[in-house]
Amino acid sequence: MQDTPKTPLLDRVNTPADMKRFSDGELTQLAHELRQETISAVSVTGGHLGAGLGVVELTVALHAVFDAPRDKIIWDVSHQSYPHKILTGRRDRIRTLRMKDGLSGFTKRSESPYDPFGAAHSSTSISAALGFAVARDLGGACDTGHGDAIAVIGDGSMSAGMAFEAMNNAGHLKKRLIVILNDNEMSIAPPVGALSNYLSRLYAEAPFQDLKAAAKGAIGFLPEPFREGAKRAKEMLKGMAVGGTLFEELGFSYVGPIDGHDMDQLLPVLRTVRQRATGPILIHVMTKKGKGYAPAEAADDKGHATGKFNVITGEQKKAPTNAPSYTSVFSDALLQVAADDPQVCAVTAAMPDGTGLSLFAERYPSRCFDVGIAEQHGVTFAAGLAAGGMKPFCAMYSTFLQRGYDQVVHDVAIQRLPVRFAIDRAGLVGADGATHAGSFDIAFMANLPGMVVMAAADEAELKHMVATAAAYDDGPIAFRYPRGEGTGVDMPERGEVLEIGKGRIVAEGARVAILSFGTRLSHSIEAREALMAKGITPTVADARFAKPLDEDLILSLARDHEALITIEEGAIGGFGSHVAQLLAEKGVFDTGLKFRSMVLPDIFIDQASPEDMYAVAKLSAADIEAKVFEVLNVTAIADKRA
Ligand SMILES: Cc1ncc(C[n+]2csc(CCOP(=O)(O)OP(=O)(O)O)c2C)c(N)n1
Ligand SMILES: CC(=O)[C@@H](O)[C@H](O)COP(=O)(O)O
Ligand SMILES: [Mg+2]
Repeated sequence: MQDTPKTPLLDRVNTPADMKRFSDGELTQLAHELRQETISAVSVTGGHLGAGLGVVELTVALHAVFDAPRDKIIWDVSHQSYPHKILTGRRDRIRTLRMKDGLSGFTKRSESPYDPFGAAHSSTSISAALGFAVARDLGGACDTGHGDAIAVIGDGSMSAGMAFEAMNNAGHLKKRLIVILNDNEMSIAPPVGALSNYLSRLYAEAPFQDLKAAAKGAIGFLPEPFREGAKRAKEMLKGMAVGGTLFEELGFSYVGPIDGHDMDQLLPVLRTVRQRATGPILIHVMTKKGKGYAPAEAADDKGHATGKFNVITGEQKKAPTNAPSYTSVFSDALLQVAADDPQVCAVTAAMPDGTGLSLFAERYPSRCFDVGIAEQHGVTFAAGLAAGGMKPFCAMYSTFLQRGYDQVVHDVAIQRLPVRFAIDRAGLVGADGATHAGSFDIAFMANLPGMVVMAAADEAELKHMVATAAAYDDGPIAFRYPRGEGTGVDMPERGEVLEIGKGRIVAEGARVAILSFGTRLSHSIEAREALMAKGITPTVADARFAKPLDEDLILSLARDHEALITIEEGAIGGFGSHVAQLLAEKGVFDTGLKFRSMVLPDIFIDQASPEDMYAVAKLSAADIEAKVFEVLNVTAIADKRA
């Protein structure tokens, strides 16, 4: 048990109203205590540490100056919102972060009136804040009233097209809107791209920016301590032609860069902006991810996400592993196919470590592309690579691929371009909850004409699927695999190229067949073993493909069994629906086959351990067993034998 920090000022704050009378000195002390409390809480829960530590002063300053929940503070991604949660009535539950029935790791409208907008995918905050600003001006009815709309967005998230779409619109509408660019020169990995270089230049050339701000009239936004210098600068600039920042060109006033850890800069700038802003304004704040906690500051990812840890040593508690992770198997398998084929290349959207592409980037730097948080571009870029004769693997989490869906349809599928989609984090992911669940990819990929869709049942199958995708040039192909470790099967030296559209029987049985698509196969086998002890021996098969379906396998299972059950870690409308469609078309139901399809329920499942989430989804081995009894209508026999 680790000591909780002493926090005398923080103890007096239940909501932001409690800090309104604090002096600036006390606010600085409050920030210090808030940082210690954040570290202490995350040491117990694990989670997103570095981003929150970087915005501690900004969080205190925003809540001191603005009047939430009337003023809407919208955190982009919202992985940095733990300090905000502590200040807004949730401190008593902060050590339940990301746990079942606990606080979400992200902002959530249903959790608090201080969370005006939910997030977890990036780059949505400016659009949402602009919506609030327009609703305010049009007299929209809002439970918490209407005040300022403030988007806090990181430099990584600013690289996404959506952020620029929002700024383009905001610059045109000219509504009072405050955007705070939290520039810590980090995404999850160091940020990439021209925008990142541009921001670094603004930062590196800070004195020049002061001159420019003065020249453009932004002097009115600068508080007294800065104003004198700026006035002198303005004098110096007379007669000089000075271009605006990118943000000014988009119609925003620009203030900054300022030191986001210095309350003596943050408070006066925010107060002045609050008093004076009339249209859209961007405040450029420089911060340090992981600030104030040495192990986070020293880490490569600046403490982006961490397991539970010892506060003194920074040592993280790691669960023992029994098998390689799916991500690492994908990574190794891709290296193998790339060694044989110089046209194999890879695309990630700001997730080089998460997708396992960092090793590929090290080995083949000229063939690996981190496009930044830009899934839409990443997909179309991969389409272009494919059209140009390369063999791109577009490695994305299922949940983030959602953002590039039109590009999957319009740029890849319609043109039948051989982009290989490596869909990681498919299925329920645990602590990140509903926003990160990979629930929909089977449905949204398998409904596209010409798309081949595979799911790996275990890590050896994943290796085969990477080899299959590398060898397949006739059109787009996707393979999905979950977060976490494999099942511990023996690994083949090399992946084998699978026959497209062919599944496999794993265990022969009678009366009922369980046809699994993906990693529920091991649970199906577990259920089979339990059922055998009760007198029922199901056939278990691994479909491997949701598209094209193995029609021969499915129809023979239907013919040879009284009942057929499909199972998948995906939402309704996926593999089971395609099987049902086939059976209906072939008239199989007309002759009395009993059919059930086990899919994720039609709800968004809150964060919990993956096992708990699958229990909610009723996709555990025990649920499969129960489904077999139900479909065979043999509960009485089961009860007698049990
Ligand atoms: C659309 C989307 N793609 C990828 C991610 C994964 N992701 C979460 S945080 C993050 C980095 C964000 O960087 P930045 O906005 O600079 O915030 P920081 O962590 O540096 O505070 C990424 C890539 C995401 N949440 N949403
Ligand atoms: C906030 C965010 O989107 C990422 O940090 C995400 O939480 C990473 O998930 P993994 O831990 O599965 O890589
Ligand atoms: Mg950043």
